[in-house]
Amino acid sequence: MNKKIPVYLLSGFLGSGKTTLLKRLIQFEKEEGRTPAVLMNEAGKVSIDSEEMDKDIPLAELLDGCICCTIQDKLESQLQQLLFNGGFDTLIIETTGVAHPVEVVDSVLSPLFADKFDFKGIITTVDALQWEKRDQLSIQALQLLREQIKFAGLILLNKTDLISENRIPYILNEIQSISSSKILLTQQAKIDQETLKQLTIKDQSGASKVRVNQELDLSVVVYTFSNKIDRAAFEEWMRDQSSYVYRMKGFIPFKDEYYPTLVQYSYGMPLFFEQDIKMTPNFVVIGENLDKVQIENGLRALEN
Ligand SMILES: Nc1nc2c(ncn2[C@@H]2O[C@H](COP(=O)(O)OP(=O)(O)OP(=O)(O)O)[C@@H](O)[C@H]2O)c(=O)[nH]1
Repeated sequence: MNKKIPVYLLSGFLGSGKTTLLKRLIQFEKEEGRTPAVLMNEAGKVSIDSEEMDKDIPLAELLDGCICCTIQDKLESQLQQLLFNGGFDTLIIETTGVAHPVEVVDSVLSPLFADKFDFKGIITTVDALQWEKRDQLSIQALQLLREQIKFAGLILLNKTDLISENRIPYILNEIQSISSSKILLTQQAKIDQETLKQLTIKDQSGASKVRVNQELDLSVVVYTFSNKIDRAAFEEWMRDQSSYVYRMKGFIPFKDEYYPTLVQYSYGMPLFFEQDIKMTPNFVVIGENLDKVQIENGLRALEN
């Protein structure tokens, strides 16, 4: 009989560290001589994270939507396709930061895959700084954040470098009131393989099924730059964005750089990473109640 393929599901709000964790899990798998496959989806038509992935791992992507609602059928067919192509020992699914993890679990546990997949559980990353500022989120976004914690079999309280140490016991208390699962304090989603083995599966009943674009009025703007832009003007534009912009990421063609620079922004914190290969200059902005036209015009103005 064929051995079932272990499946890990990575959940967590926008920008909380899922991709950072994904890269670690891929590393673990490789160290054990196993080949991981990755299924990623992004709330936008272009994928920024997958461009950063190694080219030698099987990768399936679901773009333009969220695994949890609009394209659940597509998720099942992607899973079937991955199985058909084969060549991997473990599957890691990274959901979008606005996916309800339980809905994704439903697909993985579908009878279609009962003899193929061994579901290991959900790992949720929580951005410690965002948790502290969670009163700035809409009620729906906050509910989703809580559910991502509630159904996790392992919780990483990540980005602890961004908060004061004496706040940690309070935050742990707050999270423990939502979930009894193990909570790890992490920076850059640093965990070890042993901890991963403690991952458990939580009872999935009672999920509220907050759905993107139904209760959560989330919008995504994807912009492709045609010209190089001034870095200072771009930084100023970023600072001017409303607090309802949760996440921005993409490759920005700055005038002072040869190749587009990777920009990662979550909750008021921009980070810049110079690249040594040319990436397509796509930029994704995710938030609630965004004025898409204004954002596009603002970005276009930077090109002139
Ligand atoms: N300061 C700090 N930054 C971190 C930490 N972990 C991750 N980051 C950074 O936070 C940003 C977002 O991390 P990602 O791993 O891309 O987050 P994500 O959850 O995959 O984001 P989405 O896919 O947009 O939902 C990146 O720039 C990371 O380098 C941490 O512990 N501390």
